[in-house]
Amino acid sequence: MRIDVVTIFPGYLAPLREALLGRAVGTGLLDIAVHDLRDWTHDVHQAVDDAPYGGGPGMVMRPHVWGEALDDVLAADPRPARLVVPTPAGRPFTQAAAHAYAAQERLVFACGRYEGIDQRVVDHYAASMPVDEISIGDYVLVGGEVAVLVVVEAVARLLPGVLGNPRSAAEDSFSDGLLEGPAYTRPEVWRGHAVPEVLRSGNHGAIARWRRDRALERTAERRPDLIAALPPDALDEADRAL
Ligand SMILES: COc1ccc(Cn2ccc3ccc(-c4cc(N)[nH]n4)cc32)cc1
Repeated sequence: MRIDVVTIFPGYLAPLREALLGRAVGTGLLDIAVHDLRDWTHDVHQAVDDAPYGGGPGMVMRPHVWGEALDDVLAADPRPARLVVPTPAGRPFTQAAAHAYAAQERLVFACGRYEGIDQRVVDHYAASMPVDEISIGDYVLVGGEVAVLVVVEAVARLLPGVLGNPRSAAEDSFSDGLLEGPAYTRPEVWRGHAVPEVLRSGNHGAIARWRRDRALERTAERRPDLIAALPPDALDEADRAL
């Protein structure tokens, strides 16, 4: 998969070169290119923003710089691409979206700043390619770069060969619609807190049941919306007895 990121703060994307993602890039599983939007400005001030039409606070990113940048970035590789634009007003980015993105040959991320990017940029490219305006949560960031780090990590870990243990991605939180239950490792007792007995019993049936019960309890307590969204046949008799 090829990933391009266009931003006025390329340094914000440095973490993509670290650890798991850095290794994925190094081994050729992932090809990441970060581009400085100001490389496509022509004025001495390298201006990328201007006052909003209709008034209002802050500044809006000008369409012509983005158009020149995205035209060049898209033309640099023949693979079909999806343009992803983080915004507080976007559709929620979910694990399902991460799986859909992991199947893409190429993702191009447009990182806005200020009050966002002139809407005509999204409208223009949406006429010729898939464009997603996405939100990573109901809180307001200062720009799109952190959202891109979140999305790229969530997507890259799903790519074959990126995670050391492929079972992890298959058994994620949300993979069965529930939150992950509690996890434990050595020592058996830590500051007076013991590991639940069942996990040391060797009884795999009881362990699976205990883990499912804890996941159901945690989900019902913290994310009742996920319980309500489960398909009718998702909960068996034992689940309902909980
Ligand atoms: C109109 O209200 C605002 C509009 C933009 C901004 C700052 N900003 C500029 C570009 C950009 C891209 C993504 C995000 C973002 C995404 C999520 N989930 N939260 N915040 C924020 C962004 C603040 C407020």
